[in-house]
Amino acid sequence: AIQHRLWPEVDRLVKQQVAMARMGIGECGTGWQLFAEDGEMKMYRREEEVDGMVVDPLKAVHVVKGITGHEVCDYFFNPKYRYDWETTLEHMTVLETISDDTLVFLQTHKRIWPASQRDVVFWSHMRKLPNDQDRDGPDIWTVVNNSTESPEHPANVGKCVRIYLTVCLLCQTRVHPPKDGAPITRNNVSCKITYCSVVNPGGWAPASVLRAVYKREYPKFLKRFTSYVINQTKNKPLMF
Ligand SMILES: O=S(=O)(CCO)c1ccc(-c2ccc(C3CCCC3)c([C@@H]3C[C@@H]3c3ccccn3)c2)cc1
Repeated sequence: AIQHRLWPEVDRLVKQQVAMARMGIGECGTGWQLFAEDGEMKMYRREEEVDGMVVDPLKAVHVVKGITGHEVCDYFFNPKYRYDWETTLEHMTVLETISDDTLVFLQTHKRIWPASQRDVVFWSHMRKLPNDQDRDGPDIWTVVNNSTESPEHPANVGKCVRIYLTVCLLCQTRVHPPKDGAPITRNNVSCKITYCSVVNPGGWAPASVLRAVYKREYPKFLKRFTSYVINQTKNKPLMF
């Protein structure tokens, strides 16, 4: 395949982020606190500050019945669905289509009082990975989003403070074949979703406000996104 200008960085980040996402919370170092739980969804964060700014890493694990990892990643990656599930999004533009699995986005997010409005420029890459633990199991799918520069959209020029993020959505499909050898339906599949994110707010914002925003928005985001995928796929054929 022809390599594009971001390929070396994309390949390095994907390998690094997938390795971390696959580690159990116990192996990810110390200091992870479970801060939200809802059924199968467990959300952990670590309290971390860089230059006095809250950058709390987040790791969420969720198991959702009836959808596959390919479907979850497709609805997360594809810009045409984003306004449907990303509630804090004010505006989104695809700045560059580098390849069919690598896009560069500019997003502005709704202002969260009293912090000033934020924007972000990031590349987004979707990839299928071989399931090296279970050779004949379904493939693993991932989307990695990582902040990048855009000469046409320099940081902190307009009203928005530029944030910096690294996000990894890792999806492992599980098939529970029916006893009687019947064809696989949505009742026989589930998806283990691991969502890791580190968001640097870019400019100062009160730690208490940011932590309250993270605590409120992340559980809402993951539940809303997964419900959206369940609804969009329920009458469609399975996509592995
Ligand atoms: O997974 S993605 O790549 C999906 C593509 O959209 C992504 C996720 C989250 C963000 C994001 C951007 C800004 C902010 C804050 C920071 C200071 C003021 C605004 C937040 C805070 C964490 C809270 C938040 C969490 C989840 C969803 C939305 N809001 C998050 C951006 C992209």
